[in-house]
Amino acid sequence: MTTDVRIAARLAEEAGRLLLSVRAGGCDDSTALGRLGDTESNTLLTTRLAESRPDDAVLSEESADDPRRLEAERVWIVDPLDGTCEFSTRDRVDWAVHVALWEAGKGITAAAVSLPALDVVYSSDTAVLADRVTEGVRIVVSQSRPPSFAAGVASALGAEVVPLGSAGAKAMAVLRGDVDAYLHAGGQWEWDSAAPVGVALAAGLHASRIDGSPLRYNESNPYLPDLVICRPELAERLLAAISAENAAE
Ligand SMILES: Nc1ncnc2c1ncn2[C@@H]1O[C@H](COP(=O)(O)O)[C@@H](OP(=O)(O)O)[C@H]1O
Ligand SMILES: [Mg+2]
Repeated sequence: MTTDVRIAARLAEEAGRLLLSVRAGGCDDSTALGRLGDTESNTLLTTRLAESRPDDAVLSEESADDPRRLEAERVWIVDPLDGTCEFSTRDRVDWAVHVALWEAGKGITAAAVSLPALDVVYSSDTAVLADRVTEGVRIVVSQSRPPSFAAGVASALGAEVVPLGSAGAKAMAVLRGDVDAYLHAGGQWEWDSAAPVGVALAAGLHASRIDGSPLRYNESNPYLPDLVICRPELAERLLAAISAENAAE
């Protein structure tokens, strides 16, 4: 395991533990609980990165965007709490911490996703694509904002649509073989997908924009509105079905 991956995994785990304690502390106001989780986890991640990688830039959902990252060779792209809504909902386990390293000319070179409520950390050096555990194709989508074409794509593939919170939780569900694909469109940011995509690609999954083009990170505008992560053998059929649905819409 490289030192960068080890740092990513350790920080994702440490922030996850902090979030579990914030959650256990209790708070009747779910919006305030989510905000506290976002802030505390972001402080931990940015402090630790400044200590262990002082020369690197950071792009975080919860920090002001520092334009110096556009000149940097190494940028950590972090989402301190992905699935804030689910984190704030009692007994939900579909929320995550994302830590990824982007390097100029290389893309995402180290990544970790922790699912603290499930006590698991996935990293780009150790993640392994599991065998499928279900019959038939299953496509996981956002519970609150599923793509408009999800039902049409599912119908074309004879697939089942499964709603779940958090981009990290959904991507790791594909890795675990619980589902076959994660489909998203209509809005998202680089921090939502950088670490999940880094882990997914390292494990041999397909990950791209919904038009099949590569996902690019550390762009001046970090808006990255759509993606598909799926088992490699499904990619061609899934991208063709998305394209057909979009043409028909
Ligand atoms: N239409 C949209 N516009 C912007 N962000 C979106 C979005 N749909 C989903 N996301 C973000 O993607 C992440 C996963 O969403 P979902 O659980 O709905 O699949 C969430 O990140 P955060 O929880 O970090 O804000 C959510 O805010
Ligand atoms: Mg997010």
